Amino acid sequence: MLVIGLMSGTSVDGIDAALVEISEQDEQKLNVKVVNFINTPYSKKMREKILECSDPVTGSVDKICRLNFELGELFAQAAKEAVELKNLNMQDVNLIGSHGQTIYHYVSDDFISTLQIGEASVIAERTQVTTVSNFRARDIAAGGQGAPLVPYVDYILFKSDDYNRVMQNIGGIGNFTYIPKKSKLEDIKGTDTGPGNMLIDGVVQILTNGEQSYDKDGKISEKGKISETLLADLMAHPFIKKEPPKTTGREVFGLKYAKEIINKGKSMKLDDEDIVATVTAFTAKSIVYAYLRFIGINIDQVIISGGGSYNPTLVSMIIYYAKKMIGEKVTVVVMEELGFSSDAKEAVAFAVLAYQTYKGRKNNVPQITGAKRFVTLGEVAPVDKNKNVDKTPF
Ligand SMILES: Nc1ncnc2c1ncn2[C@@H]1O[C@H](COP(=O)(O)OP(=O)(O)OP(=O)(O)O)[C@@H](O)[C@H]1O
Ligand SMILES: CC(=O)N[C@H]1[C@@H]2OC[C@@H](O2)[C@@H](O)[C@@H]1O[C@H](C)C(=O)O
Repeated sequence: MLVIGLMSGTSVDGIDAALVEISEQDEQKLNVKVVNFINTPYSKKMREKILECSDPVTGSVDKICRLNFELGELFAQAAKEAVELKNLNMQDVNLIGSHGQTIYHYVSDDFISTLQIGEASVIAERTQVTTVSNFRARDIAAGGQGAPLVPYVDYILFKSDDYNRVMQNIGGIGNFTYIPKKSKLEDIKGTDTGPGNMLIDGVVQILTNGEQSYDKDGKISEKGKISETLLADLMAHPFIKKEPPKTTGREVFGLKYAKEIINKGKSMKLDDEDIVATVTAFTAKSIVYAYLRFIGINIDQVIISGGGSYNPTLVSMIIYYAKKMIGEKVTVVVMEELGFSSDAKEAVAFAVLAYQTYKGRKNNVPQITGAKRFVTLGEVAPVDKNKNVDKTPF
């Protein structure tokens, strides 16, 4: 069955669309072949609009209301391009899974809510393909934090008989899935680890007055020297100390925190490169620290995906901390080394989650999100056509 996964992450850099062919042996043994993957960057104006709507000070109901429909159009466009560039027809596609754009993720001790926008009805109408969206809400309704959701897919795609694996995604936020060898779904662990690229992007953006939006190929951090004093201060952040289930986002590691770090760095007379290097080290160390605390040292392999895998300074710092804190035996590789695109993983994941929803299966991982039970995630914008839907439960 042909499924499209659509993802736009917390980095707000653009829309990822993956066209995948899914077949199955059983519920937990899926064969997933990536037919096409495209990334459509947001225009500068669209990125600004999304960031404006994500900030309680600058966002407003009218702007968010409009943006929900505008993003629906952009997601539909991305889905169409992923199909047309392969000379296929939208009619050949059975299903779309759309994560949407996270605008706000609110987690406090007494209330949890989250908002992903990009109207699924618009996607279904423009593409004439049944579209599953709003995956996180059901997990929250069942007592969870609605994230991370990719661990379910990591388990299905990357479980191994031979290795205790950590699947580490480094998008705007970092998050891992730990899959012990020969494990059951109930045995896996996972959590958000803290900042992924978000803080690096934030400090680079501020220090270059908006000329650069990220530390391309880690060139800035490569030149800097890590301040151990500032690093220790950053590692004392309350999110890093917290026990899982825990999730985070731009609300905690956004531009406001990046500005605070720069001010601290400047007061310590650090150069710009040193500040970027220290924030990169914070990202790497908080990731490995989460393994040590929440998994222990029984790890053979760490497989890195997401945009952070393209930052060699960040990856080499993760290797350094992993060897030091977990042990010399651990190998750290980037996803591409397994023949799988680092960029495509999350979009593929939402295609797989939508597929399982379409089959009426439960697809959250309660011990990771904190939900009280297994549930079927998502809401469906159905398309009334018989030509390509085999026994749809909707
Ligand atoms: N060549 C590169 N050098 C350094 N960093 C890079 C490079 N390419 C991508 N990145 C980083 O990756 C980020 C985008 O990552 P990705 O697309 O995985 O995030 P996302 O999907 O928005 O996040 P999330 O997983 O949090 O939802 C960019 O903002 C940038 O910081
Ligand atoms: C609320 C939200 O959008 N959370 C994202 C974010 O980006 C990474 C991390 O924080 C993860 O928890 C989640 O996304 C991935 C796709 C997930 O649910 O697994």
